[in-house]
Amino acid sequence: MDNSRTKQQRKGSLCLTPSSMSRTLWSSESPTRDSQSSDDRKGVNVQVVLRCRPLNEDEKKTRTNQVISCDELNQQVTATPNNSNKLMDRTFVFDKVFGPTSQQKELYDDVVGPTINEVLEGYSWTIFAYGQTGTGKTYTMEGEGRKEKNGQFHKNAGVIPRAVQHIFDILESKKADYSVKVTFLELYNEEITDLLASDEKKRPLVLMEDGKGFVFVRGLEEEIVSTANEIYTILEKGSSKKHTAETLLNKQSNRSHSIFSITIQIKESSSDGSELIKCGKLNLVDLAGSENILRSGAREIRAREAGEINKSLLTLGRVINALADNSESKLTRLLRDSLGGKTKTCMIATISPSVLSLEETLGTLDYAFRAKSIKNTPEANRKVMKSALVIELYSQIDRLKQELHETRDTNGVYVPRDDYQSEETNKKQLMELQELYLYQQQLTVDLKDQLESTKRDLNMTGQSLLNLENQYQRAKDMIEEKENMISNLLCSGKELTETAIELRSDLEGAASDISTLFDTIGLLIQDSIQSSFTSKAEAIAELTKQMEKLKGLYGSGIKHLDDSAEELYENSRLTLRSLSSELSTSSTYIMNLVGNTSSDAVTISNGLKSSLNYLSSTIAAFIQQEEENRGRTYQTSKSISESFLNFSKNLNVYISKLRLMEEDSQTITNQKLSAFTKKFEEFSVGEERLLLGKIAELLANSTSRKKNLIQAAVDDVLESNCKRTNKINQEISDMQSFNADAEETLKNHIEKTESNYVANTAAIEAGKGTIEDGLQSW
Ligand SMILES: Nc1ncnc2c1ncn2[C@@H]1O[C@H](COP(=O)(O)OP(=O)(O)OP(=O)(O)O)[C@@H](O)[C@H]1O
Repeated sequence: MDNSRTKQQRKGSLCLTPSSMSRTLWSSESPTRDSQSSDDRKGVNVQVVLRCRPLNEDEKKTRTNQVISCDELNQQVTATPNNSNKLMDRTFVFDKVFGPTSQQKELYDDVVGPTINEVLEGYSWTIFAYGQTGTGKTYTMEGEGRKEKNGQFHKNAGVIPRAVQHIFDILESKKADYSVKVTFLELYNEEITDLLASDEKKRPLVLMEDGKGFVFVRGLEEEIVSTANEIYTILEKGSSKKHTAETLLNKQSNRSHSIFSITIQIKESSSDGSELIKCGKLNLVDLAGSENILRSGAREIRAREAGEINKSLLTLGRVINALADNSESKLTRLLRDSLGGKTKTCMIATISPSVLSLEETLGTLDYAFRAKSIKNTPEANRKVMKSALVIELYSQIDRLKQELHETRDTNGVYVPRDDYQSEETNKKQLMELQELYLYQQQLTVDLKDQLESTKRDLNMTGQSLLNLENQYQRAKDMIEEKENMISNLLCSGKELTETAIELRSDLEGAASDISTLFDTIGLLIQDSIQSSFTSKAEAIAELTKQMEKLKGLYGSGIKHLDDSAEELYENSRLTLRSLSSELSTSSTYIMNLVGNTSSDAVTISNGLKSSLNYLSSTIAAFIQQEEENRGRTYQTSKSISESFLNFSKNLNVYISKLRLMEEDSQTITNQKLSAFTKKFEEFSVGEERLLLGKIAELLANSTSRKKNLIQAAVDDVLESNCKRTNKINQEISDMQSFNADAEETLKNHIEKTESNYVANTAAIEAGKGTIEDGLQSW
């Protein structure tokens, strides 16, 4: 075929006009024998690929936890529902796994690229994306971004544009005679619409089945694509018509399923000279989100949509499970051939790594994992050119007839009666011919199919019988093995229970021993602390008593001193008074004597006068000195009294400080003891539980831990006691040294007073002596 021709020329040259019927008829052709490999005849499993998207911006902002880890090397995906319990992890193995950092190109090259060659060989491939809303189904299938100016794909371009480009690249390099057609349909609320039809032609399409169970959409427009670049326009045109809505999980969420199909017909000459048409097809399906209604935030109409989506997915799920129940949903019917039919199928399951989507993710993983076991028996569509041409001819007639009916019905075009009648006769004849041909063809095909299917059934029955026998044998072996295991387990379980009971009673005994030990230790500690407190309180009381005694002693000493000073003063006063009276008596006597001896009177009087003057000055000096001594004694006594009062005050402060310290230390000790008791109780409860749940080895560890704890507590109490005792000793020694200082000062004062007293007495004695001398000299 010449690819430079226009679309219309293309339509005409091969008679491969866009028609839904044509696909049905193509499909009804049986494949040529050599086109099917033995693997294909045995059946190939649906390939399941898992893709996990990265966290989106919102999830990154809210620091959402990731619970999915992808092992691309081993093709495993692990869901970790609970970080603390690894036993809850669930691991799934798939044909391929693509983690959050995977690129669009990688996925295409690994998964879709290899299918293109098979499509060009005449096989049908269906690739569908399945997963919760917002997990990247549309991103994977259609992608984002337009093609770059240099012809390169945008890095976010998805499977569809890459597949079309790939197909054209191969066809161009082979210089093949080909035609590429695409259809794009949407299934919304169980209603099929053509996403490529113009708005005026837009109406719900009917899903039909031909006599052999092949499904086709009547009236679906096929767009002929001559260059890969056209695909962007087609995609944009179709995508813009899709039913989308904003949900909590995706701003532009597809509420519908969409199927983008590419049909490639390649004309080839076979070895016997006849011409062959290879007709391959690639269906790219983007399913609606599989999430539940409430999570997606869907309300009212959205809820109804979600119900419909789930109905489709539910029935699809049933197909996957039972490969039956194929009449309920249009989606199921559309995909029937892809799930257990003649089409090769690949499922791309998309998931989110977020903890918030965990439930849906696990659902998707389960569903995808189950899909792995579905088997297809692919067949290539290769037809002999002649029959192909005839079929196309009939399909064209069919299309023309349909168009004619539609034109008459809708636009009312006038056709002359004769023309109409002859057209009708022609049509009738053609119909008859067509029916005859189809009937014969049908017969042959049916017979061939029957033969093939009987052979297949026979093979399969034989195989299933063998499998069943093997399974039976395996099941028997397994049952025996399990019975042995169970009896072994029962025996060891019994032994374990006995050991556990023994251990438990041991542990209980040990626990009660430990608690008795702790009680005893607690009592001992309390007793020792109590007795130490009592002895200290007694010591303090004794100390206080002694201090009081000392105080009394010092008081009486001072009083005694004061009394002696007073007595001294009184004695001095009395001495002076007697001295004065003696003096006045002497004076009188002298005056009398003077009167008698008048002659000597003047001389004696003068001598006496001078003696008297001397005596009175001596007495005055003595009195002054005595007064000074008395003042000094008074000052000394006063300072002694003051310092003793200060000492007494300080002593009282020290005593009250000591009392406070004792009380504080008692409170701290009490608090420590109660904290220790509480801690110990909590620890014991926890430990007891732990110990009861574990075995004897743990008991030994626990006991040693408890011993250490007790030791630490005892050490702690002893240490704090020791510290307190040291402190008290320090205070007592400070007090003793202060007391010694005070004693020293007092001693000095007494000595000083004594020396003063001695000096005073000596001075008095000297004064007395002088007076006596004076008197004697008289
Ligand atoms: N693998 C990925 N790498 C980067 N971004 C991704 C990936 N998968 C999805 N996204 C982003 O996540 C958002 C949602 O993706 P998308 O619309 O394809 O989800 P969906 O599964 O089709 O949702 P719905 O079912 O609601 O239509 C988009 O903004 C898309 O760009």
